[in-house]
Amino acid sequence: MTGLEVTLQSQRVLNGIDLTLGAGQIVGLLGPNGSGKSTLLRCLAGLLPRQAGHITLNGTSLDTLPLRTRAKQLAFVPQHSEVDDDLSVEQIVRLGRTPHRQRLFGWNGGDEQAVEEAIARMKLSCIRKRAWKQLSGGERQRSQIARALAQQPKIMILDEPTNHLDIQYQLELLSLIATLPMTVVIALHDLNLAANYCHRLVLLKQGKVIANGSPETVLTPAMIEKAWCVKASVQREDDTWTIRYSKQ
Ligand SMILES: Nc1ncnc2c1ncn2[C@@H]1O[C@H](COP(=O)(O)OP(=O)(O)OP(=O)(O)O)[C@@H](O)[C@H]1O
Repeated sequence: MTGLEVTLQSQRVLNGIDLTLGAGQIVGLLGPNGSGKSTLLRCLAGLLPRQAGHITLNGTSLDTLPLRTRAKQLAFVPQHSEVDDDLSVEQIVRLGRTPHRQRLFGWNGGDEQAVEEAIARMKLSCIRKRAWKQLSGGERQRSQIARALAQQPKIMILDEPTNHLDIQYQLELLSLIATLPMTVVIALHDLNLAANYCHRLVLLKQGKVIANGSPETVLTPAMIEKAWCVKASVQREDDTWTIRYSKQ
């Protein structure tokens, strides 16, 4: 992604974004509210027009990729998903197979396996028949992540996927992501999760990248104060990061 610029309703929301995603890496996207994280992820998913800049996937421009090819490569889980209220969890997860299915061929064993694995991984078996309208916030989030897993993309784009998840599911999700054979770009507000699970962090402020690198180079007390105006201490012990904030 080079020279990305996005203006929404006359407001410049992203400015001069240059990013390269390393294959297989977990890249955490950080920044205060309104810094442009969701906008950047939606651009990367090809869902938002940009005023300038190029996004390429393995050397091919995102704009020239046929939609089906793009959908095989990229899965996006937005912050808020709109779903037909009557769809069941299982039906939502099955939607992830749409780009892989051929018009003349039915549902095959590979589709079934991908769906079953995704349901099992997100621990949805007990509620697989339940309708979207009957799900809690966390169950909805896990269903959408399972749909993205069933898609078996090369790049998974997750916009604050830990919203609504209790602490057990947050840790399980990040641990699961660490095992996935794909590139993951994930917007997070929890700096401890970001430091402990991401290979690389990109810090946005007012639509610009102000830091980009390993957790140790991005999550310094000085950088945390610059981005969020909060004083913090950062410790690393036995490969575990702990970030604590001072009371305001
Ligand atoms: N459709 C829109 N029209 C106009 N402005 C928008 C639109 N969508 C987002 N913005 C503005 O763009 C800026 C970036 O928004 P974005 O949602 O990308 O931030 P974010 O970093 O994801 O925030 P948060 O942490 O609160 O989710 C904000 O100032 C927001 O008000």
